[in-house]
Amino acid sequence: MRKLAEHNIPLREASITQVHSVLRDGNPLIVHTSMFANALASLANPKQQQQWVPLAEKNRIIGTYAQTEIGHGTFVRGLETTAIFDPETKEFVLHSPTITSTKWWPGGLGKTANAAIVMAQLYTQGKCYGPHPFFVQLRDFDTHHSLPGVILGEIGPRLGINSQDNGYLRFDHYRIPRTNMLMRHSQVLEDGSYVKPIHNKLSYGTMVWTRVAIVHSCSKKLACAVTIATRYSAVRHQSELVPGKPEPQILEYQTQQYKLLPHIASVFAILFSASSVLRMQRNVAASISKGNVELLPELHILSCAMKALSSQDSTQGIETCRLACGGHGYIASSGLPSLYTSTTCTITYEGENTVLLLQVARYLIKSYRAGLEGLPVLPSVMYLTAPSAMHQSPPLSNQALIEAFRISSANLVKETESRLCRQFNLEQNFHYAWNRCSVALVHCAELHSRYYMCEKFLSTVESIRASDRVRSVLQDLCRLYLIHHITLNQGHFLRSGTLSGVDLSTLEEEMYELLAKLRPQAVPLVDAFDFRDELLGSTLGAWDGRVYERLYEEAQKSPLNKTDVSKAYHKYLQPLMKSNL
Ligand SMILES: CCCCCCC/C=C/C(=O)SCCNC(=O)CCNC(=O)[C@H](O)C(C)(C)COP(=O)(O)OP(=O)(O)OC[C@H]1O[C@@H](n2cnc3c(N)ncnc32)[C@H](O)[C@@H]1OP(=O)(O)O
Ligand SMILES: Cc1cc2nc3c(=O)[nH]c(=O)nc-3n(C[C@H](O)[C@H](O)[C@H](O)COP(=O)(O)OP(=O)(O)OC[C@H]3O[C@@H](n4cnc5c(N)ncnc54)[C@H](O)[C@@H]3O)c2cc1C
Repeated sequence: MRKLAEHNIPLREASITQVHSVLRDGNPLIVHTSMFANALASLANPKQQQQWVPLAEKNRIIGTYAQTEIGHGTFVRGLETTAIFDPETKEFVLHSPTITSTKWWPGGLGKTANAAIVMAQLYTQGKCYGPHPFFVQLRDFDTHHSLPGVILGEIGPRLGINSQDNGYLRFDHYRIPRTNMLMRHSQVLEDGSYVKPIHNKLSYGTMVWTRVAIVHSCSKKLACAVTIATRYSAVRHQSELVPGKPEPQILEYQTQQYKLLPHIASVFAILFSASSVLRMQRNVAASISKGNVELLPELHILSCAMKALSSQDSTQGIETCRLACGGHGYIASSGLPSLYTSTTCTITYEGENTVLLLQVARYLIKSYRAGLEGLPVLPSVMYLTAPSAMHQSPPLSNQALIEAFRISSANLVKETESRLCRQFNLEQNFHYAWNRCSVALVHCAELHSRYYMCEKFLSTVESIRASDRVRSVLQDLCRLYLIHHITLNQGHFLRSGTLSGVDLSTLEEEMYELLAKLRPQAVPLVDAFDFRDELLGSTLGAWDGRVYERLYEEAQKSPLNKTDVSKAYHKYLQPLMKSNL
């Protein structure tokens, strides 16, 4: 019988809530196995990897990634924790000089991790070289007690993932060996001299890697939610579609199909984009190991774009799935509330979405201006400099819709760049002008990102090796996805002139037909995600469809149902009832 992680609970006997708390609500080792492991792999030199990786793999070292401080999360260059090199002792002295420099949020930092990759402002020979990563032991490897000069704790209950002991950390002039600075890309030598990296953002590499990982994670979480809501919608009968006729499955209602099918399509859209960005991430990592950082900007921007879009789409999709299940979607045993709370944080962490989208916008404007000057631009933004004529694709064909996205995105960048120039002429300060255009800039980044995701969906479906039947369903899902996002962004296409009002009405009509056509595929599609009941952890989405029996069985596990009269009656209710006699 498989055991539930380290809680040693036979899986089938575990309550759904216990399943969620370990598998979904936030595994306290997730940062150890993801960011901490990646930081050692990508930021430590080979000698350091030999020293720490085997211990981390055996869980002798349990690490976290301690970058965010209570005063700074987004602005990495504003971090206050200091690491000052002492040439006498050849050590770095870590210190938290202010309350705002307290490390705050890192997963597992409160009570689980005994080590961390700490991002701190590196000082040597009286000069600050900016944030750099350091391997820091926090707790005694045998007793797990915090080490002298290290102050640790847990930050308290959160919206979700409460099993992840997000913690806080302060240093009181805590000394670590010089060789604890992760030295793959930059070094401080014994004499205190600083050797700079071939690109000054390589120390941000673990953030980029994690953004790419989040994209894939979001597709899986959304897949769980659409599985639960779609299976439930096939079991739940409610109301009268035709007066006097038996209550239909709620999946028969067009509004229910509209709530679910576009998000089933979104699972594939996010997944295909995740695969594409992951390939790029691996290629760029290989190039960096050969000293070539040319494509690092492309990876940075694409990881920002896809992390922002996938976290937003999956969070919104999970909430729509929860709402589509009515009251039972609000009950913990449905699995949907914990899916929502453990996904909505992906919008914030690893780079708050607005900030990442502004990074994308910065790249779009810079590339557009480079194109105007005839300078080379990188592949993902080459379209900004291409002519904006619609090629001769059949009207409203998939290719025509992708071209409509491409031209509308290029148009919006061009229009926003003009607005930025006008604002600069008024303000005579680029940064003020940038801020006064930042809402429009975020819209540019969102449309560019959606164009990328749509294009990847279509190109993947067109090239995928699959049976005719599977290909046909994927083509319908892709078509639904393209039309759905065009209808959600109608203004952009009308403004760019790529689609008319009549075109949009025609596409809407086709979308409604696609909902009806895909209705019979809804349950087979989510069954194909093949989530075991134990991992789905849902009374509404279990394979056997025994929703009502499972809801009732799960309720019996509530501690409150161990007795007919609860202790609260004798302690609170009875005195209350008697007090009025
Ligand atoms: C599925 C796994 C789940 C694991 C659980 C995860 C739990 C959560 C963990 C965390 O949250 S860890 C902490 C995450 N924190 C962040 O992500 C912070 C976000 N902020 C930043 O990344 C940076 O502050 C910034 C927003 C990118 C700005 O950086 P900076 O101020 O240094 O640069 P700018 O002045 O804006 O730009 C200058 C220049 O540098 C380029 N650039 C910026 N970042 C990168 C990068 N990572 N790689 C490559 N290039 C980068 C930027 O594009 C500019 O280029 P130019 O325009 O000048 O050419
Ligand atoms: C569940 C969870 C787990 C986490 N795990 C970790 C971890 O393991 N390790 C770690 O180091 N950190 C972790 N974090 C912290 C996380 O990385 C930060 O919360 C995140 O980077 C956002 O930073 P912030 O909280 O300072 O928000 P802020 O940056 O203060 O954001 C607040 C608002 O300010 C806006 N804003 C900020 N800068 C700009 C700008 N330049 N332009 C326009 N608007 C701006 C934002 O858009 C947002 O609306 C975690 C956070 C959460 C919620």
